Order: sequence, then C-alpha cells, then structure tokens
Amino acid sequence: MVHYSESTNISPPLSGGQLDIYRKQASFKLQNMRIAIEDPERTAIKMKVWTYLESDPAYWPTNKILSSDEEKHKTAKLLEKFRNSKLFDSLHSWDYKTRTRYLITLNQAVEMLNANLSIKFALGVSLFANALLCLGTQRHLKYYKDVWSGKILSCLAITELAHGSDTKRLKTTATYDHLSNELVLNTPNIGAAKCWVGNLGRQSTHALLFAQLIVDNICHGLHAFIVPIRDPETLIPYPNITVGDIGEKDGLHGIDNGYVIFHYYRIPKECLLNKIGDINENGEYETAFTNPQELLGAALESLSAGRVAILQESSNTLIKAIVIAVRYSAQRLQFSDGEGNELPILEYQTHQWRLFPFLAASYAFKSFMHDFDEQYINVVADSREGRINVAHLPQMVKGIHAIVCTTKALITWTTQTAIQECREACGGHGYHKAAGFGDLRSNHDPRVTFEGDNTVLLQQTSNWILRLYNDPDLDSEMFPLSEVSFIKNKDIVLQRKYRNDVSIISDKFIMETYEWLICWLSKSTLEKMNNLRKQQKDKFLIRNQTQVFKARTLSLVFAEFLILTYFIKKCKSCSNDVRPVLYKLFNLYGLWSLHKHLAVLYQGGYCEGPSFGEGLSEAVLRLCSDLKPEVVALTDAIAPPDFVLNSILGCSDGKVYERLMEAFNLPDATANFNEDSILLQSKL
Ligand SMILES: Cc1cc2nc3c(=O)[nH]c(=O)nc-3n(C[C@H](O)[C@H](O)[C@H](O)COP(=O)(O)OP(=O)(O)OC[C@H]3O[C@@H](n4cnc5c(N)ncnc54)[C@H](O)[C@@H]3O)c2cc1C
Repeated sequence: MVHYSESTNISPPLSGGQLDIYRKQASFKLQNMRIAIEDPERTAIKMKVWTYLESDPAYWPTNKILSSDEEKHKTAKLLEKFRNSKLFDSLHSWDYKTRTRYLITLNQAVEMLNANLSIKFALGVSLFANALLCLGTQRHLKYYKDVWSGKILSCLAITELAHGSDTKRLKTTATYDHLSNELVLNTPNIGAAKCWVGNLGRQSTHALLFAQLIVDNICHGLHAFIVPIRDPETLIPYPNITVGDIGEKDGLHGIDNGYVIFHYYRIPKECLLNKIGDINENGEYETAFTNPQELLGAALESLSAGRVAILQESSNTLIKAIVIAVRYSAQRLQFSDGEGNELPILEYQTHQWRLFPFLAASYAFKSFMHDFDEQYINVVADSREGRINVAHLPQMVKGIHAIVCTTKALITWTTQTAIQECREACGGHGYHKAAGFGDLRSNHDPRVTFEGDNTVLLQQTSNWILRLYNDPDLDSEMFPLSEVSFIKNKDIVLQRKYRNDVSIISDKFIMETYEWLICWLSKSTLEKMNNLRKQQKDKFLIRNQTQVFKARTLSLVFAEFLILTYFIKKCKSCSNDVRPVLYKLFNLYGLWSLHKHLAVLYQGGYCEGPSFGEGLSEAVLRLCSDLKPEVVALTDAIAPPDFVLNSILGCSDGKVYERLMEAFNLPDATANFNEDSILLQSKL
C-alpha cells in the first residue's frame, strides 16, 4: 500500500526526480489550477473523507488477492464501520441541497479508494434513502430512519433473468388482495426471477422492488415497493422467498449480487411507495396527479441519481488511470535521441498522442460533471419545493434524462478505452496488480451496462434530439433546452462549410463544426427514416434500421458537444495563468473527438480535399507537443493523494523502481548496489 499522510488540503505532490524536471516546466500555479477545476468546498469534503479513511488501517487497500467470499465479508464489515462513522454526524440537520452535494462528493471520495464499499453503501443506504424521499410518503419515514441508523440494509431490485433493458416487460407482480388489505408478490416464471441485485445475495434485509401493480385485474404498470427480505437480527430469509447469491463475477467481488423469487409472498399494502400512485381505503387504485411538480421531481430524481453517480465515478476512474500513466511515462527511460540521450517515453510523439487526449478528456469530463451536478441538484431541489413552472417541468425532466443517458455512454466508454491504453502505456509493469489497472478495469467495466446499457440509453437521447429538430416551438431559453438552442437556426447551420483560411485550433471552429454535425446527422437520420416510411416499414423497423452510422452517432456527437459546451465556459471563467492551458486541453479534446467524425464531415460536404483532414491531424499533434511541458503538473492538479491513487507506478514522489522492488518483495534490494540511487534522470 502506498502510504500518504496529509490532513485538510490536497498537499503539493511529493518531489521526485524526473517528475520534478517536468513540473518545473509548467506555465501555471498548481493551486490556481486546482481551484479552477474543483470548488474548494468539495475538495475539503473529499479530504475529510480521505483523512478519515486513512486514519483507520481497516480501510487501507491491499494488493493481496482475496477470495470473493473474503472480499464480501470484508466489505460488509467496512460498511458497518463506515455508516457508524462521524462522517454522517450532521447530515440530517442540513437542507436538501447541502446534504445531496455532500453525499455525492463523499461517494466520489470513497469510490476512488474502494469501489466495493461505495457501491454497497449507495445501494444499501443513500440511494435507497433518496428513493424513499422521492417516491414514498410520510408512512415510509421509519425506513428512512432505520436505514441511516444501520438497522436495515437495502438493495434495488429491477432486473429479471429474462429482461433487463426492456423494463416494460418485467413480469414480477404485486397483486392487491381486498380481503386481507395486503399485496401479494409473485414470480410467475423463472424468467421473472430478480437477479444481479447488489447487496441482495447475502445481506439485504429489505429490497426496493419494482413490480407490476395489479388491482382488480388491471395492471397499472411498474411501481416501487419496500419488501422485507430477511430478519434484520438473524439475516434468515422470510418464508415464501427464495433468495441467494448469483456466484462469481469478473470484478466488484465485495458486492453480493443476488437473485430472489417470490412465491405468493404477502406484504402490507403500505409497502407501496405511494407518491406516484396509491390504493385508497376502498381498495381502488388512484394516482397522485394533484401535485405534478412533486410527481415529476420525484421521477426525475429517482431515474437519474444513480446514473449521475456513475458519471462521476467513471470520470474519477479516468483520472486515476491517466495520472498513473503520465507520471510513469515521465520517469520511464527507453531508447535515446540522435545524441545518445536516453529519453523518457513521454517524449515520444506516439506516446503523447495515446495519452494526452485522455488527459484532456479528464479535464473536460471533470468540468462538465462539476457544473452539471450543480444544475441537476438545483433543478431537483427547485422542483421539490415548487419553484419551477409546472408547464416547464416535463421538458426539463426529458432533457436532463437525455443528457444523462448520452453522457453516461460517452464517459464510461471513453474511460473503458483509456484504462487499457494507460495500462499498455506502462508496458509490462502496468500489468502488476500493484500498478492498479486491473482493479480499475474490472470494477469500471460493468458501468457501461448497469443503470442502463449504453447502446440502449443512446437511443433515448437520439429520440429526444430528433423530436426537437422538428419542433417549431422549441423554447430555447430554458435549461436544458438552452444547450441545443442552435437547432432553431438549423438551415443556416447546415450551410456552413470549412474554409482554408479559418484557424482549426479555436473554440469557435470546434463548436460551430459540432453544431453542423448535430444538424446534419439529425437531418440525415430523419431522411433515412422517411425513406423507410415510404417503403411502408413499420415504426419498429424504422427505428431499428436507423441506429448504426445515424442516430447512434448523433447521440455520441451530442454528448461530446455538451461536454465541450461546459468546458469552454470553464475556460472562459478561470484565472489568467491557467486559462491558456485549459484552452489547449479544450482544443485537444475537441479536435481529437472531431477527428473520429472525419468520414461524416466529408460525407455531408462540410469539407472537401485533403487539407481539412491533414489540418485536423496536424493540429492534434501540435497540441500534444504544446502540452508536453504542462502534463505532469496537470496530473498533479487532478490527482488524489497517493494513498487513494494506490499505484506503485503513479506515486507523486517518482520512486517507481523502489516501489516495484517492494512489490516484488525485495524492499532492500537497492542497498546491495554501489550506485546510491536509481532515481530516474534524463539529461534532457
Ligand atoms: C455488476 C452488475 C451489477 C448490477 N446491479 C444491479 C442491481 O443492483 N439491480 C438491478 O436491478 N440490476 C442490476 N444489474 C443489472 C443491469 O442493470 C442490467 O444488466 C442492465 O440494465 C442491462 O440489461 P440486460 O442485462 O438485460 O441487457 P440486455 O438488454 O439483454 O442487453 C444485451 C445486449 O443487447 C443490446 N440491446 C438490447 N436491446 C437493444 C436494442 N433495442 N437495440 C440494440 N441493441 C440492444 C444491448 O446493447 C446489450 O449489448 C447489474 C448488472 C451488473 C453487471
């Protein structure tokens, strides 16, 4: 384990050899960059959490490979300790916004050290508590108190054996029994067994269950229920339930993912979370449409909160991977220049091109997440408290959902690719368990699938954009529609063409090109849809046959555009010495992303001839080269403390080979040699 001791502030990185040579080349002050990229209040929350976790050896990460039984046992013990910690002392005296901001920041800090613990806590406590507030009413408050006091532990049971993405086809039923005033839960066939449910395998006492509500033979669709699963004292499952662990997984070994089958299992009617719909005293179903603000605010919160957390966790995983790879590359010498000077691999153009765009992506995602989070919390708080015009709410809910869906896909996929690239960029040593990439990879991998499969989520965003493209009444002043206001001028946007005399390395060029891409891809997708319609194809076929190269690309382009929109605002608003570097990162992320769409840009006639493609490639390489003196300091500005980074290749002190020998179990090996240091120094 990499030990690091600091308390209230992210301290300067420890000094170290070749890293310091690069650090001195940076054009900005580290502290200014840190403040620009993260609100100091959030940094302070993270440091509070990390300091607490570091103060207790039980939380220290280990590179020993444990069996999944041991991992589950360890995570369960840690959860108990964690939820009783002082970190939650004042939580319930805070208002909604302060509490939510604190919890999402705390979740990020914990996840960066221990993904198992953060998931177990989120599913079992914080997301459950949040769902109770959003979907439940006064009668569910006791569960809220019980989950925070540690009496119960929850899970979120949606997925079934035969259906996951297609939630409308979920088959578990909750049928109202007039005689006993109870709900009868049933799993009608094996395909309806709930499965993959985190915490359910061994430990959950309660499940937040989604099932079809049936009253008087009428199905009212999916509703949420609090379902007692195990006796909280003994953890023995209740009768008429078959529950268990699904077995070994590829990663996240500390989470007991489980299945459950209900055999006409009875629960009180009050277990229905009844803010959206309820069964009244006469046993009739009714919906609570009297207060649409609350209803939509609740739906928004319960749909998106988990995905927003995934966006943050994924951005932080990307940060960890790129920090390790850049720091290692600055120290690893391999081959020499024409004069025989051995060079750090960071000096090679290929290496820069492989890594620096991911560093730029880290900054872009962090900027986006930081500001989008704030907007998200504000919108939910405003809707809960009735401060938003009811007429605007449905559009807001749909818009936020569309943004979260597509950015989840882009950020999780980019991170997935980046982890592998960073591992390879560290060569063989990158494959050592103590380098950290293996855990990053296996714990991150399911994020592209859970809380909505990425490919399926992209369809929801493209549907939204295509609807807006044809909407003459597009109200563009209001968030989140304001982000797509340019669509109103689509005819003008589509006339744009690349001109040779325009500078490619500019935010204006990048944003205008993205606007063109979104409009052209919308138009071309709609044209293909119309052609299929003329061929008498049905709705399903039309949607199914316009995804690849069309709607799917449209969604991803929109996600890149959104992230760049937030990032450019950040660049413009920050202090002088960091602004030029942030602009370079913006340009690199923007042009590297645009490069992936060259085929579409040529196909749609935005450009012609070789100069555009060549110019774009050259611009990417030039930005990589321009950023080289900055990159080590840029990683220092976003890196967590070494204790949290927990990689022998990524420590801020640059003692890569000493730590490798420790990992090889030869800590004193250097003492046996005449040369007193193996500090990595290039003559550059
Ligand atoms: C580690 C882990 C933890 C999980 N935790 C939980 C939990 O706590 N609670 C819970 O309820 N669930 C949980 N899940 C389940 C998860 O939410 C689902 O796996 C996820 O929603 C995807 O659904 P699916 O598995 O049915 O995939 P499918 O929908 O079967 O998808 C399979 C493939 O088909 C593609 N596909 C599907 N539909 C379409 C379409 N219309 N067009 C094109 N392609 C399509 C998808 O892109 C995907 O690649 C977890 C899963 C994992 C891996």
